[in-house]
Amino acid sequence: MKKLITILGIDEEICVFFRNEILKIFGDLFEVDYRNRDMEPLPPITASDLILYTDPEMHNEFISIIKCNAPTLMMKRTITREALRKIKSIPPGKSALVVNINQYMANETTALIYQLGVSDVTLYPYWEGKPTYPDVDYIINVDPRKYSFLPPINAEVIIIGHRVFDISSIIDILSILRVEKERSEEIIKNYMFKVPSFLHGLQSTYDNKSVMAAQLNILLDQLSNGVIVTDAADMIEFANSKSVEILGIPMDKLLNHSIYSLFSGNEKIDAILNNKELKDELIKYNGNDLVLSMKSVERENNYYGKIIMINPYYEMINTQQKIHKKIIGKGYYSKYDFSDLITNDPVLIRTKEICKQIASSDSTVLLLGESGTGKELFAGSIHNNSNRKTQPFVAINCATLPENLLESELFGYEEGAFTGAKKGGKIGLFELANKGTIFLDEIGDLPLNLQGRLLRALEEKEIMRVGGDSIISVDVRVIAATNRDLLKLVEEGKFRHDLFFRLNVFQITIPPLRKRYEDIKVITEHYLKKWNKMRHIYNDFQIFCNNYKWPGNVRELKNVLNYMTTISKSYLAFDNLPDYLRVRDYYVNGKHTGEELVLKLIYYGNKIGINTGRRTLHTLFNKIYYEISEMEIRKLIDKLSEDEKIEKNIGRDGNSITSTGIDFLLNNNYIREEMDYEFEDKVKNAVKVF
Ligand SMILES: Nc1ncnc2c1ncn2[C@@H]1O[C@H](COP(=O)(O)OP(=O)(O)OP(=O)(O)O)[C@@H](O)[C@H]1O
Repeated sequence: MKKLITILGIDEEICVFFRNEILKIFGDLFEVDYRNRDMEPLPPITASDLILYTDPEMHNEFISIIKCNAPTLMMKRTITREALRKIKSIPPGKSALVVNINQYMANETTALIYQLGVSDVTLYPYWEGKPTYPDVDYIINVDPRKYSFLPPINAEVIIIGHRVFDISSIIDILSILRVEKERSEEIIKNYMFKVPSFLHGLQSTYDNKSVMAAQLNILLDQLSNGVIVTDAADMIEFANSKSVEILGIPMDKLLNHSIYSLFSGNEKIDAILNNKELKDELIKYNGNDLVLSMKSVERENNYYGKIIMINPYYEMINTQQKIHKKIIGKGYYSKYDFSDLITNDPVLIRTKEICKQIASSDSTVLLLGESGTGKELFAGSIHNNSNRKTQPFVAINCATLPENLLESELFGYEEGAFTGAKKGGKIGLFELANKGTIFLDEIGDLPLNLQGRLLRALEEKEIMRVGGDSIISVDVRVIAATNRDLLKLVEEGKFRHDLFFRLNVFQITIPPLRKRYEDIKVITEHYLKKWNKMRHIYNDFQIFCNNYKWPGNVRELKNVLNYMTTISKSYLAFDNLPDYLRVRDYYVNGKHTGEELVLKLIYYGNKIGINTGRRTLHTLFNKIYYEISEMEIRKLIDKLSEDEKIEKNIGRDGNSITSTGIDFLLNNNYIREEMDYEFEDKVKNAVKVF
C-alpha cells in the first residue's frame, strides 16, 4: 500500500499546488491528501504517514484535527532556479519589495532571497495590511492573481511563483518514509537540477557524497568478498555484487530487507548477528560453507547498523593455497605420472595398469609396500590421472609426528584451541586437500584416536577442527599406504577394523626391489639418462646389485646412483659404491669369489707398472674393495694362476695378467677397451700411501 502524505495549507490553491508538486517530484510513490482553511467542515486526520505544513501558524491552527501520531514536518521552501535568475537580473544598488500573504511568509521569502546569494539589492518584506513601505524599483511577487494588495508604487513587478520544496525537505521526506536507496538518489538528483538550495553546504556535500558513494560502489564491487551494510534498523542498505553471487539472492531481494529475515531459521547466524563484532565465523548457508565477519557501527553510543563480510570458505582456502605456493615455491601437488614408474616386472606392470584404470574412480586406495618402493609415486600418478588432477594433492606421513601435532596438522585447529595455537587458527590438510587427494603414508602408525576421526571424515565427508564446533564439509579422496601388516594390527586391536575395511577398497601391493632384480637395471638406466649422467656400468656393480637386499628399495638405489655418479664421471663399479656397501657379503656369492676384482687390480697394476705381488694386492684390495685377509688373496691368486689368467712371477714385479685373463675381464665386462683413468688414479693413489 502507498504511504499517505497530508498537507496542511492556508487555502485550497496552495494545497493543490503542493499536492501537484509532490506528485511531480515523487511520481507514484505516495498518496497525497490535504486540509486547509477553506474546508467546511474540516475532516480530522485519522491516518497518515507524514503531515507536512507550510508554516508554524498552520501547524498550530490544525493541531486539534490531527488524530493520529504521524510524524510532522515543516516544509522548508525555496524558489526555482528560474525565479532566482530573474531576481539576480535586478541591477546592483536597486531596491525591491518582497510580497507575500502574511508577515511570516514575507519575512521568510526575503530571508531566502538573501540566503540564495542576492546581496546587492535592498529587499523590503511586504504583506497585506502593512501600513508603510518605501519607494522601490522592483516588486517581487509570488502570485499576481492572488496578491492584489500591492502598494501603489510605480515599480517593475517580478513574478517568482510559489515557493517550492527545498531539497532538504525532499531528503527528509524520503528518509522518514523509508524510500529505497536507489529511488531516493534518483529523485534527489533530478530535483537538485531544478531548485537552488538555501542550505549552501548541502548541494556540495551531496555532490561529494554522490561521488564518494559511486567510488565506494565501484570499489566494493571489485572486492572478492561479499559486503553487506545495514542501517540502524538492520535493514540492508547496501550489498555488493559479490554478496549477491555468494548468497545466490538477487539484489532486489537483499536491499531493504532485514538482515535477520535473510538468515531466518538459522539460529547460529542469528546469534552471530546479535554480537557487536565477530571475525571469521564459519556458517552454513544453503548447504555452502561461508566465513562471516561482522562489525557493528557505533558512535557515541548510537547504533548505525552493521557491516557484514562474507566469503565462500573454499575460495579463502584457495587463496591461502596460492599464497602458500608463492611463499614456499611449491604447492600441494604431485609431480608424478605413471610414465615415471619404471619397471620390467610383470607383476608391477599389471599393477600399474590396474592403477591407471582405478585412477578416475573416486574410490579409496590402499597401497602396500616397503619404504621406497614407490607408494607415493603411485599415489601421485593416480591423482594426476584422476578428475581431481587440477586440485591439491596433499601428502603426510602419519608416523613422523606426535599424536596431537598430527591431529591439528590433519584437521586444523581453531584460535585458542590450545596453548600456543596460532592466532586465527590453522587450516588442516583435509581442508587444504578439498576437492583433491590426501595421501596418508604409514597409515598403520595412525593413533587409534585419530583413526576414529579419519573414519568419520571418510564416511561423513565432514571434519571438525580441533577446539572448534563447526562442521566443515570436505570432498577428499584418500589414498593410504603402509608397510605394516594392517590385518595383524587389527587383530592386535591397534587398528580399527571398520577403518581397515573402509580403506581396503582397492588394495595394491608393490613388491620390494629385491623381488624384482630385473628392475634395478632399467631403473638405473632410466635415472642415468634422466639426470644426463651416462656412465659405463661394470659387471661388478651388477653383481653387487643382485646380491644386495636393497632395504631402502628404489629410494636407496637412487641415492646410491646419485652418490656414484658424483664421485665418478665415467663408470659405475663395485669400487665406487658408498663405504657402507663395499662389504664382502654384498659381493661374494656362490658364483663370484672376488677373483675378478683381484685380476682387475693386476691388469691395472701391470698397465701403470707397479709391483703386483701378493702384499701389494692385499693392501690395494683392502683399500679399493673390502676387507680381506692375505691368506684369501693368496688363494685367489692361486686360482687365477691355475686358470692361466695370470702368471705368477717370482721377483720384484709380482704377477702379470695373461691374454686369457684380459679376455676374461673384457668379455665379462670388468674392464673395457678404453682405459678408466679414474680407476687408474685410484690404484696409483692407493699405492702411494704405503
Ligand atoms: N618404479 C619406479 N621407477 C622409478 N622411480 C621410482 C620407482 N619406484 C620408486 N621410485 C622413486 O623412488 C623414490 C621413493 O619413492 P616413493 O617416495 O614413492 O616411495 P614410498 O613407497 O612412498 O616410500 P615411503 O614409504 O618411505 O614414503 C622416489 O624418488 C620415486 O620417484
